[in-house]
This record gives sequence, structure tokens and C-alpha cells, in this order.
Amino acid sequence: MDNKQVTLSVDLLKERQKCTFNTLELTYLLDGGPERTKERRERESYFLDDPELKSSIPTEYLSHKEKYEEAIRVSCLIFRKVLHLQEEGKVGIENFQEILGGQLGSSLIKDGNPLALHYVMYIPTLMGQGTYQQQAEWIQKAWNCTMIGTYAQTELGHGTFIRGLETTATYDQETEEFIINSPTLTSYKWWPGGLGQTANYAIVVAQLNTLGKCYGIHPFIVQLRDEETHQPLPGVKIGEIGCKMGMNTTNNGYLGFENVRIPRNQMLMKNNKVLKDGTYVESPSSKLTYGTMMFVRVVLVQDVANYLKKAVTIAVRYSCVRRQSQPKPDEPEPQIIDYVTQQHKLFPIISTYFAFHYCAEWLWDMYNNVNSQLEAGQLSQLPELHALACCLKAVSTSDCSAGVETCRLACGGHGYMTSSNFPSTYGLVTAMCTYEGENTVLLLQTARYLMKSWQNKVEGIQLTPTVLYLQSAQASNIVYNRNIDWIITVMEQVAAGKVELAWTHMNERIKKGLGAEDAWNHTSIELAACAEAHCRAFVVRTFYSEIMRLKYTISEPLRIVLLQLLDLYGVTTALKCLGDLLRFSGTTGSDIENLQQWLEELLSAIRPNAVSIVDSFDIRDEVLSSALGAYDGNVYERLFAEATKSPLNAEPVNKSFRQHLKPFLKSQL
Ligand SMILES: Cc1cc2nc3c(=O)[nH]c(=O)nc-3n(C[C@H](O)[C@H](O)[C@H](O)COP(=O)(O)OP(=O)(O)OC[C@H]3O[C@@H](n4cnc5c(N)ncnc54)[C@H](O)[C@@H]3O)c2cc1C
Repeated sequence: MDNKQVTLSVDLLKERQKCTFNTLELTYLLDGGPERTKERRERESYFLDDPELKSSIPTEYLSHKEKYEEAIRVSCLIFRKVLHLQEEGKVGIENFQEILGGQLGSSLIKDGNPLALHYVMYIPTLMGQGTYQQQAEWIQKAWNCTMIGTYAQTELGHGTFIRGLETTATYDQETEEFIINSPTLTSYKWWPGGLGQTANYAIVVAQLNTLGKCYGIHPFIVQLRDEETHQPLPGVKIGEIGCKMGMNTTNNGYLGFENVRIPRNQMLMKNNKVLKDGTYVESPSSKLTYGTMMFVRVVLVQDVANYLKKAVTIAVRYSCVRRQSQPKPDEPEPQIIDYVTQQHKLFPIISTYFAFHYCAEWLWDMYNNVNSQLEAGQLSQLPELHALACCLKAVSTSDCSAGVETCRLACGGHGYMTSSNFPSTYGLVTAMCTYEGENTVLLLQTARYLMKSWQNKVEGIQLTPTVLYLQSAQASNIVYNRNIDWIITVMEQVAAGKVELAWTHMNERIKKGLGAEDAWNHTSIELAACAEAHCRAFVVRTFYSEIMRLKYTISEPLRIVLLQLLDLYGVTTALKCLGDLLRFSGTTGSDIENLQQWLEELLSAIRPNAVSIVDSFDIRDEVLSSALGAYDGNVYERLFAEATKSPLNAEPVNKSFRQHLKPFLKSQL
């Protein structure tokens, strides 16, 4: 650890002495090898040791406007440095992932990067949906940042239902231009990051009209602001949407159009085209665009796990420094981590990080495979990837936001301080439950795939690998075994039972005369629940297979720790769905008692290594940005130092005393 301080907390020192494994081995494993750890640390130093990237006043004390201005200052410096790295040939995607994701990026700009959408959505959409000619024209400008773009899809009236978007792009054959309009208030774009005052271009999703016919939504590159003066162009009505629960420096904006004309070649035409004479030419497969659409969802699973890793590092370290209550009268107050309820709050969260980390790696590999198949025109695995990306995004973002909140609660009152870094972390993480597909809607998308899969099973059609368990999993009494295999089996029984039930109920409703859409809606509680159960079984199984794969490449002491974390993840997942276990698998009351006992034993087995496991995440203090979680454990000194930064403490008497408080006090005489 680079940032060790001289005065370490005695408690943390003792915790570290109890460690049974080599923390560096785990760091290397999580990073993907010593070389990757070295690169990551160098990258972190390159950014974090630069004094220009540090804000002079904690940004939470700035006004909304000042926060934005500071975020722009810092993000321009950051991306200038990224461009410099690229010039040096260090072009890896990791530069962007760490800057834009939950690690380095959120420590440099705590409340959302106003340039993020340029990299996360604007450039990938140009690459995924532009023709080669369009890519040649636009991508270099975007990479060099001679333009800043955003992705404007959601409108005031519609987010989830994109076919309902109202912005129009009407083709004018005379001038070979599209005319962009916002016909209603609800058609105003609302939400795009960086749209408010930052971007000068946007990919705008609009209903395409040509030769008197509407062909549905398509993407268009639209210039919003003058490249020199940054003034909005004529007909472009643009601004910021205002304060939000979090992400207050992302500069989310609104956007309306009044007869804004763009050349025909600014419709992104990799798939569908409009010819000069206005003829619409449909792509042989509109599914070719799905690859880019899934990219962000896939990346989000790793990002959200990284935020959880930060939150749990803070809470575990703090719990070893914090002492409270005196259960035994003659003994000192215990560290709060020694309360088993505290361990039960935190250790499953550590294991959740590992579970999603390995699922994210699995998903990333599948995404890359499917994307290369798409390039070769093969679409067969696309629905399976789509189904998994949807439910994994939903379950990981929802579990990680709950996990961050649990970490905050586990730190009592101090967890509520902004200087704990829980509030802004929660703001960033909970937003992920909504953007890139609202979570319930995504679960229902997975459910559609599961319904088709169950139908295939009924008709004897071969199932795809990730739903193959539907073929054989049946509620039956499997003799309880204290191992993860047993948990996977019963979790799959639960998932299969729930899928079958939803399928049966939907078909019964249809048989009774309900239309398919109404039957779907009436069954949707069970549909969302079966998708979640499918996902949970998948996560446990994937975590298990990854650990089995690694088993022979790591040392015995580390293997023991990882197996404990895997078991803990499995046991807590199973215990969270007790009702389902009893209902859909052969689990008995005494099996549950055994699970509870296993849980308690795992908590005490993990206890001595808790601090060392989070130390292995190797997160620098600047990245944690928390008075409670720093490596040295000097919690109280840091909390005090942060409090002194409050501008209210700069003067002994605030002017409001003379203006309001004093007259009020005197009037009561
Ligand atoms: C922080 C943040 C950043 C964002 N950034 C961008 C951006 O850069 N660009 C952009 O274009 N957009 C952006 N968005 C918008 C985002 O993509 C949408 O908010 C999201 O897609 C959800 O749509 P909605 O807000 O219309 O919610 P709604 O769809 O109105 O959802 C409201 C409720 O209705 C339910 N519901 C809706 N449809 C169904 C259905 N079919 N079945 C069952 N239940 C349903 C949902 O489950 C939810 O409970 C951002 C949003 C946030 C919060």
C-alpha cells in the first residue's frame, strides 16, 4: 500500500497482523496480474499526484453553479491527461474505464463527470451506428475532443418506451436536409448528461419522416452550439434540468428544436438509410445495432461492483476503529466489528463484490464473443446475451445500492456525514438503477426470454447454456449438503419453479380469454420475480465456476479465503429467499437451521481477515475520499479536519446573528 501513514491506528495494525493470506496475491488476482496492478498504480499516481486536479475547497460547500464550473475545470484536465497517455501509446480501454467508472473517476470528480457521456455514449454510438464514411468524418473529431457530444434519447414524456418518443426528423428532398422539431412540451429531451452547458453536438433520437411516412426512431447527429462562441444555434432551446438527488455535476440537460436543419448525411446510416430522393432503405437486420446498446449495460456491472468495493472498504475499516457499548462490565468497549450483527451487515457485502466482479468478467467475455459473431452476421447468441445483460444490470445495481446504504447505516451517525463519502456514492449508484434501462423493465425483458425458453422446453427444443438448468431442475428432496453445489441446485429449483409458475399463470389467463398484453401485465409480478431468481442462481453458479477455475492457480491460504467468501455469498443468497426455498425446492426446516449455523461459522471464519481482504482491494485514500475509511484509521482526526473546512467555521459570529437571531432574541424580552 503506497499511502501508508506513520501513525496507524493500533486497532487496524492488530487486524492486519491477523491476516492469514498474502494480500498482494489477492490484489494481483483482482487486477488480472502484477503487470496490471503496476499499470493501475502508475495511472492512479499520474492523476492523483497532480496538484492541479485537487479542488481547493471541498466541492460540497460550493454553489450548484460553482460545482459545475469546477467539474469542467477538472474534467478538461483529466481528459487532456488521457490524450497525453494516448500520445505516449498507453491507449488501453482501462484509462477510460477507470476515469469514467467507479474507481479513479469518482474520486477526481465526486458528483458526476460532465464529459462522461461523450465517451460512454456519443463515441460508441458513432462507432456502432455510423457508416464507415460517417465514422471517418466524425470519430477523429470526437476522439480529439474538437467536439463534445452527448446522447439525447429520453424525453420529458418518455424514457422506457422509446417508440413513443415525439421529436421528429422530417426529410426535405428539395434541400436534402432533415428538419428537426419538438412538437410538444413532452417531446423535449430531458436527462442527457453534459447536455446543459457542456456539449456542442448530440446524437438525437427522433421519429424519421420521409415521403409522407413515419419509419420510427432513428439517430441523427445534430450540432447544438456554435463551435467558437458556444452560443446555442438558432432553433435550439437548451438548458440544464436542475438539482438532483446526486450526480449534480453531470450537467443533465433539456433540449427542444424549432425547425433545425441538418444535412442528410447526418442521419447515422450504418443500418437504415434515406437516399437523396427520400427513399427509405431498411437494414437487413436492425438487430445489428444491439451490440452498442448493450455495451454500457455490460460495463455498468463492473462499475457498480467497484463502488460497492469502496463502500465496504470504508465500513469495514471504520468498524474496526469504532468502539461502542460495554457488554461485559469489566472489559473495554469492543470494536463494533465484533458484534455479529455488524459482521452480518458487512461480510456478505464483501462477498457480493466478488460475485459481481466475476459475473462482470464473464459478461464482458460473452459480450466480446457475441460482438465478433455479429460482425460475421451471426445473431444466434444475441438474445441470450441480451437476457443476461438485462437481469445482471438490474440485480447488480439494485444489490449494490442496497449494499452502499447498508454500509452507511453500519457506520452510524458518522456514516451520514458527507465526509464519509457514502452520500455521493449512494447518489451515483442508485441512479444506475434507473438509467440504461429501468430495473423492473429490464427484469421483464429477461422474463420474456425465460418464457420463450420454457416454451422451448415444453416443445422439446434445445435450450441455450444459461437456461439449460430449466430442463432438469425440479422440486425434489435433495439431501442437504453443506456445500455450494447444494445451494446452486436449490437456487436453480427455485428459479425453474418460478419460471414455470409465471408461464402457467400467463397461459391460464390467455386461455380464459385475456389478450396476451393483459395476461403479461397481470402476471408481471411473477415474471419480474422469476427473472430475478434466474439471475441470482446464475450469479452463484458463475462465482462458483470462476473460483473453481482459479482454484489451482492460487495459494492454499488465498483459496481458503475465496472459498469462504463464495460459501458466504451462497448462504446469504439462499437465506434471503427462504420462502421460495420452502415453496419451490425440497428444502426443509432443519436444512434452514443448518444454513443459519453455517452462516454464523462463516462470519467468524472471515472475521480475522476482514480488514486484509478490503486492504487487498488496494484503493488509495484519495480514491476512497472518506474520513472513515482511510488506511491509517485516524477516523476522529480526519472527521475533525473535514469539519474545520466548513465555511461557517471561518468566522466566530455569522452575520445572520446580527440580522435575524439577535433581533428575534431581543424581541422575546
Ligand atoms: C441520472 C440519470 C442520468 C440519465 N442520463 C441519460 C442520458 O444521458 N441520455 C438519455 O437519453 N437518458 C438519460 N436518462 C434517462 C433514463 O434513461 C430514463 O430515466 C430511464 O430509461 C427510465 O425511463 P423513465 O424515466 O421514463 O421512467 P418510466 O419508464 O416512466 O418508469 C417509471 C415507472 O414505470 C414503470 N414502467 C415503465 N414501463 C413499464 C413497463 N413496460 N412495464 C412495467 N413497468 C413499467 C417502471 O418500472 C418505473 O417504476 C438518465 C436518467 C437518470 C436518472
